[in-house]
Amino acid sequence: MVRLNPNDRFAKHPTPIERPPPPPPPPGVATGGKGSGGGGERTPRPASTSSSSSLSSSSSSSSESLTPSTPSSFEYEFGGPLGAFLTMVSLPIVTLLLIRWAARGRIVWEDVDVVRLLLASPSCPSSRFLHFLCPSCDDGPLVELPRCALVVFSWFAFQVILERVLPCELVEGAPLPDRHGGGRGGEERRLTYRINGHLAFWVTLMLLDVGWPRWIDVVVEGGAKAATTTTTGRGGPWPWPWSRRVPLTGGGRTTATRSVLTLGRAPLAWLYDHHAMLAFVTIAYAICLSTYLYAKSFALDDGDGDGDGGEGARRPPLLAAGGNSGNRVYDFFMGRELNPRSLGGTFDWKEFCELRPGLIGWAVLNMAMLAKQRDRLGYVTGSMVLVNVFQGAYVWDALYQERAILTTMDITTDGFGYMLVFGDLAWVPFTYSLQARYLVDHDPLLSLPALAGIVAVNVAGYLIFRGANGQKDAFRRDPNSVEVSHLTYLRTKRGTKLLTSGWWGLARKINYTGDWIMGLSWCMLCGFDSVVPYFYAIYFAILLVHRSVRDDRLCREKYGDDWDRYKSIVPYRFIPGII
Ligand SMILES: NC(=O)C1=CN([C@@H]2O[C@H](COP(=O)(O)OP(=O)(O)OC[C@H]3O[C@@H](n4cnc5c(N)ncnc54)[C@H](OP(=O)(O)O)[C@@H]3O)[C@@H](O)[C@H]2O)C=CC1
Ligand SMILES: CC(C)=CCC[C@@H](C)[C@H]1CC=C2C3=C(CC[C@@]21C)[C@@]1(C)CC[C@H](O)C(C)(C)[C@@H]1CC3
Repeated sequence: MVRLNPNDRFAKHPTPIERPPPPPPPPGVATGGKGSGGGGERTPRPASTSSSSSLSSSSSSSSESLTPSTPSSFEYEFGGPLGAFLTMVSLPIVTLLLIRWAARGRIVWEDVDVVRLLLASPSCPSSRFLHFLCPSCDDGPLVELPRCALVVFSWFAFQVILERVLPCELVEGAPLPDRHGGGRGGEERRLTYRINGHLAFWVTLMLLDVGWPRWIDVVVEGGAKAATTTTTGRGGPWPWPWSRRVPLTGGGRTTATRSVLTLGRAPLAWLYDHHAMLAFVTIAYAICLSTYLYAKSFALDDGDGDGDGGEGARRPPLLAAGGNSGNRVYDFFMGRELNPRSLGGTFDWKEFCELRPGLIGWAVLNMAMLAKQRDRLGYVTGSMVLVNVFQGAYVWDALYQERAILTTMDITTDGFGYMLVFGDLAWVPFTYSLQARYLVDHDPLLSLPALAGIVAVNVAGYLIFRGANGQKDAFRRDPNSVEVSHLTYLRTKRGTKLLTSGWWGLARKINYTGDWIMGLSWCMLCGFDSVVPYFYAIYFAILLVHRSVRDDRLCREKYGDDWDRYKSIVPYRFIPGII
């Protein structure tokens, strides 16, 4: 394991470019071996005067609001406590309904009635509701529910184990925003992250494709051995305790059998059969995790933002400015603690959840839909292959660029509350995989020219998305590098530069435009018979517009008048010359 300075040529861009290189890590701290993690170390630095003004420019991001005391005035987002409450209640329902409607291929309003049953008795769902979740479950929903709970738990635990044991790079994130509120003597501090998501992605795929364990009964007859088909009963090839062994018979007499553990392809189609029920239990876990994190945000640690409860004086943890209103519902939704951590401060809940279980889970669900379609039809359609390739590439890209996430709004600014926990763990895998779910039963069998056109749309979207994000990454890393040295920029009073040509000269959020175009191409693979697969394009447009407004506000706070100047140079937000 190596510790990377994000300023070096391999790192993406967690460190603003104008900072001096960090001091070398103290001996023994940098390696962070297995388990010891190193992810919780902080690197104290002298405060940078160039950025200090930006951290105290608004009431909602002031240093005071990073302490647990309730701020006197608070700027609510998302419609305040009522909006937060309604969003919390409605999003799980929308998730379950969307899965149901993708399975049916259209919106069926009567399904809303069944969801009312859940609201009537959320802690003990009725059997009618459980049937709604899993109409074709083999063993009845009351057996399948704990089974799904175990599968989701195992998936999460498996991803945690990979994060812990795989080799990683240790990369520092952006400076913590607590220099005045909680920092030690005005020092600038950063958290260290274990970056090994890309490896975890490939290990997971390998396991599912060739490394899935299952028992094969080998028949031993007259000294000869012959492998039979697996005989693990209705649990099928699942190596779980509920699998049943069935004695083999051959030629009228019972033969001796010996169980052998083999490796093969995971029975992914099982995920299709239990899609809604898996979503249901994931939502339940997301609620539990949000509750734990909310409670944890009141516990004292050493107040240095790494959540390790470590060596310093016992103080409240570093809180997110936007999740510290004093209203419990709102704060639960937004997330109080900025960087909740466990395992001695080495395990970062937010970074982990944002990229691992949900995002990789999305790719795996897509593969499950492909497997199911192959089982059903005996072949796989062009749309199904393309949706797997496009979305798989999107997930891969996110994990390959893992350290780029360290400077996103989610990591640097937002707390880790219900919104992100639910979004990361349940919303992303189960609603982003709806196109593949839809295609299993409602594939429009698009013509080759139609598929080629959609490939072109996806490639165009990807080139814009990757081009713009890559250009900004390269520029933030080293503005003199050959890739970006020809670009013009605006030097701000804060010290950082803003690109005014290349992709970023076309529109201020051109990366969002590319991302949305890609998303549209995924929906188009489902044809035009139903609006259900287009849910993603509609939702994503709303999310990106809202996010661009939030980022615009944050940049106005960071850059002041310079941001207005930048906006006059690059007047368009999404589409050059239009919006
Ligand atoms: N699939 C999904 O569900 C989602 C995908 N995304 C994707 O994630 C990606 C990252 O999104 P996000 O983090 O929101 O936003 P951006 O990548 O656009 O980052 C915004 C930040 O970039 C910097 N910046 C803005 N303009 C310039 C410029 N002209 N030159 C240099 N730096 C500039 C500013 O920070 P500073 O100056 O401090 O560096 C600003 O705060 C996007 O491509 C988005 O589409 C996002 C949300 C959900
Ligand atoms: C409706 C609801 C619950 C919204 C919560 C929002 C989250 C779903 C999204 C907020 C930011 C996200 C990002 C990604 C996924 C969706 C969420 C979690 C992301 C990981 C997707 C892949 C990209 O390449 C990305 C890494 C840039 C991106 C980061 C932001």
